[in-house]
Amino acid sequence: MDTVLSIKNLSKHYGRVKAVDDLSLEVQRGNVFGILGPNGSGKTTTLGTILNVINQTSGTFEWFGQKGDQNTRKRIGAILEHPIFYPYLTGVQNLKIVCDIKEVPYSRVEEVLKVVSLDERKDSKFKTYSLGMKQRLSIASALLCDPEVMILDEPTNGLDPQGIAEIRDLIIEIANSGKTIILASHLLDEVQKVCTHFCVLQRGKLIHTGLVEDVGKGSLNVEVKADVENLQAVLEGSGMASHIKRELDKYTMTMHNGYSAAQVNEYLFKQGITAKHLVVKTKTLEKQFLEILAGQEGGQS
Ligand SMILES: Nc1ncnc2c1ncn2[C@@H]1O[C@H](COP(=O)(O)OP(=O)(O)OP(=O)(O)O)[C@@H](O)[C@H]1O
Repeated sequence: MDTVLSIKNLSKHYGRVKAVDDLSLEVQRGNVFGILGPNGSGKTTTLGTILNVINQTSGTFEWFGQKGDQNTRKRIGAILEHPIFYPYLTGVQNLKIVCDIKEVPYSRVEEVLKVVSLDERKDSKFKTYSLGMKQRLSIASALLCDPEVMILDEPTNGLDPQGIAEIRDLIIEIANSGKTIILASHLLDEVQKVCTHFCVLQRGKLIHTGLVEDVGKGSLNVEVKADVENLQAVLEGSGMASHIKRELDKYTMTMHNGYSAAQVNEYLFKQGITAKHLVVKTKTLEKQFLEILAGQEGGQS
């Protein structure tokens, strides 16, 4: 595997606040890696640290197997906040200024404007752009250096549904062109739609990391209702569930790997019980995320 970013035991404290708390994670080349967490969980601080904008309290990180410095920084395109563009200049003019700063040939401007689908509005003044177009111009600006890695902090914040869809499609397109993407978001849906890998931060701590496609696996829920008094005990006796939750007369079994709703039905039948409700629920990332956070709350008490 080709590790692009390796973070080891990274911490950033602001007085008593542990904005980032002993964080270790790796991002491989080609990943679209989502850093998911509620507001204040340390996403922006993590990104600021790995971009050398914020000094860490302790811990280390490496880009491309090297200590992060000016040379590695050139291989990374980042949008942390809305970059400042000149309102009375056009998209092209603004990007040419960025070319001057980054020492990139002007020929790149037309190329990146095409990628972000702003070529038709390239000669309009920045102040006439919609929020979505402004964000796409930011992405174009970050693409000028043809970076290997793109870092995006809450890229769809404040956009309308169409703008959100356009930015998400663009991120996927950029990922398909071979770039590694690291994206911070508090939106589960966004991570699920765009990312291949993700981690969850809570109060600066890493509480989960994995593949987005694995999220549903091993987390089959089966809802059961039956007219039996001791249904909880009966279901526990099956050994098929890792957890059983009761809400009124409905029992939700979180199934161990390999067990199905049909097996629950068969088991109940053998116990002389007819289920009057047996429904399969696959867990979404959202539910899993909320459970992870709920579990973490419990674990810390
Ligand atoms: N410069 C600072 N001084 C003091 N505390 C800070 C500073 N920057 C961040 N924090 C605190 O560190 C914690 C993590 O903040 P951070 O902005 O990294 O979280 P986040 O997950 O990006 O949240 P958001 O999505 O709201 O920006 C928060 O409690 C925040 O108040």
